[in-house]
Order: sequence, then structure tokens, then C-alpha cells
Amino acid sequence: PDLRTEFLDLPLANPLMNASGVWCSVASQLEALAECAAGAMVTKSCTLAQRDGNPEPRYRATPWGSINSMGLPNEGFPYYLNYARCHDYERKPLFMSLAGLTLDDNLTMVAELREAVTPVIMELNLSCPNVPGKAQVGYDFEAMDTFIHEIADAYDRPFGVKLPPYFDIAHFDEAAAILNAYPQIAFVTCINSIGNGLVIDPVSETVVIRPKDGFGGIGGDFVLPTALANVNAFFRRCPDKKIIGCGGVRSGEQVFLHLLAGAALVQVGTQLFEEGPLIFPRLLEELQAIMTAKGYDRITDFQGKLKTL
Ligand SMILES: O=C(O)c1[nH]c(=O)[nH]c(=O)c1Cl
Repeated sequence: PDLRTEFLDLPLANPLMNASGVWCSVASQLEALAECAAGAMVTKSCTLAQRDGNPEPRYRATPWGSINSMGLPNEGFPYYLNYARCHDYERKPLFMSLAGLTLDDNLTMVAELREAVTPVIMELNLSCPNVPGKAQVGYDFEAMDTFIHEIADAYDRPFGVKLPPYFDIAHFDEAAAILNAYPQIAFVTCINSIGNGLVIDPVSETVVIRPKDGFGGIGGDFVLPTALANVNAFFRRCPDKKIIGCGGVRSGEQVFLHLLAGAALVQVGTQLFEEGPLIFPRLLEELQAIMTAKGYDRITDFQGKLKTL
């Protein structure tokens, strides 16, 4: 089967990429992603200045997924802009994730990104749940509208937003209404981690990560149904935009489900953290086996064709 696809008029070898934050914080990791089998890649969400992030331990894998409260550790915007300047775009598209701590910081980064002659695709992260004292924009619809309005004005190209999971139909409706008011938003990445879960070790009777009394974003198997719901909710509500699926992918089957639910591309987070970039050839093989078994020759044969009862 043919796994080739395209995104914003760019050809991709396949619809897979990393989730921002995983295997993409420093040049050695970015170079490994550039060389691996994934069809695209994205950088760690960056702030204007370098950040150490939260105290460790701040990430833990569990049998059903992961919990993290990294706290936006990153090398700072100039570092990732420099990488974007050096990236080989013939090899695969590069997305750059921005997560400024304030609207002004985002506007400063966006203005500089606009001046930089690079075909990087901006993914605006509105959903980091782990910066103490910073409520995430994705759950404040007024702030979300303002952020997007100002950033769309300051930027001259299509871009996307990384959203938190929503759980109420009224919130899907409200978030989609905001996004649909901005044609410049070409894609929506659903979902970021499910914020502020709590993993407790029954033996030590202790939380498993240090920051925020053990509260952190949940990823992995546990979030798959919520991820698929958010992908499909925005796929139905934003017909003029592409949806990038993220959440709960550990095998070809979940890639297939995200594509069926309407995803154009599929990001891998927790399982990439655990397995490394060699997960991508495995996921591609597994996806191809599913397509062969079902008689699908290409992604468009089933993409977005989820059936209801
Ligand atoms: O703590 C983090 O760095 C973090 N962790 C997440 O699970 N999602 C995010 O968007 C970010 Cl920015």
C-alpha cells in the first residue's frame, strides 16, 4: 500500500511524526528525527528564553501511558529558529512549536519567524498544562480568541494550533467557532496531554513526579478515546482545516483509527519517548499490514471515513 500523503501542499513519505516535546528538544534529537522514517517532525514547544523547566523526576511511564510535568524546558526560541534554518526541507517538512508564556512573547517570536526565510510550519501551543501559575489558554476561550487574532495579524502564513482535550460538546462547538473565524489557521492538532492527572504508587504511598504535588499531563493508551473524539469533533466542525491526531498511538492500529477519525497526520508522543525513533518503521509496517488486510491501497481510501451506527 502507498503511505504517501501531502500536507499544506507539501509531499510527505507518510503521515507519521513525533508529538512536540518528545525527542525534539536538542539538535542531536532533531537530527535523529530528520533521519528517521517519520514523514514529518516538530520541535519542542519553545519560549522566548531558554528554560530549565520543573524539578525532576518530572516524567514517568506507566503500564497504560505516561504522566509529565516537564514545565516547558527548552533551549529558547533562537535555538530552534537556528535549527529551522539548517533543516533539510527536501527530506521532510519541519513544524516549529511555539509556547510563549505571554501573548507578547508569542508576538515577538512570530514576528521574528515571519522575517526568517524558512518554510517551517508553525504549531502554536495553546495547551501546556504544566507551568505553575499559568492557566492554559486552550481552556480560556476569550484569551484563545485574542491570542489567535493577534498572532494571525502578526504572521503572514498559514499556521496551526495545538489544543487541549475538550470533554463537553458545547466546548467543541465554542472552540471550533473560534478557529473557523480564522482561515489562516490551516490545521488543528488534537490533543495535548490530559492535564493534571495524579499517578500514585501504592507501595510507597507517594506520587511519582516531583512538580505540582505529583499532578501532571496524562498521555498514552489511557487518552486514546479522548484523542479520537477530539480529532473527529474538529474534523466534523472544521471542514476547511486539516486535523493532526495525537494521543494514544503505540501501534499501527491506533494510527489507522486516528486516520479513520479524520486525522491527516498522526503524532506519536509517549510511545516514542519509550521506544525511540525506531518506532516509526514498526508503525508504518503495522499500518501497511492493516491496509493490505482491508484492501486499502492508499490513505485516502479510508481517511475520515469513520462510520456511525
Ligand atoms: O510540561 C511541558 O513542557 C509540556 N507537557 C505537556 O504534556 N504538554 C505541553 O504542551 C508541554 Cl509544554
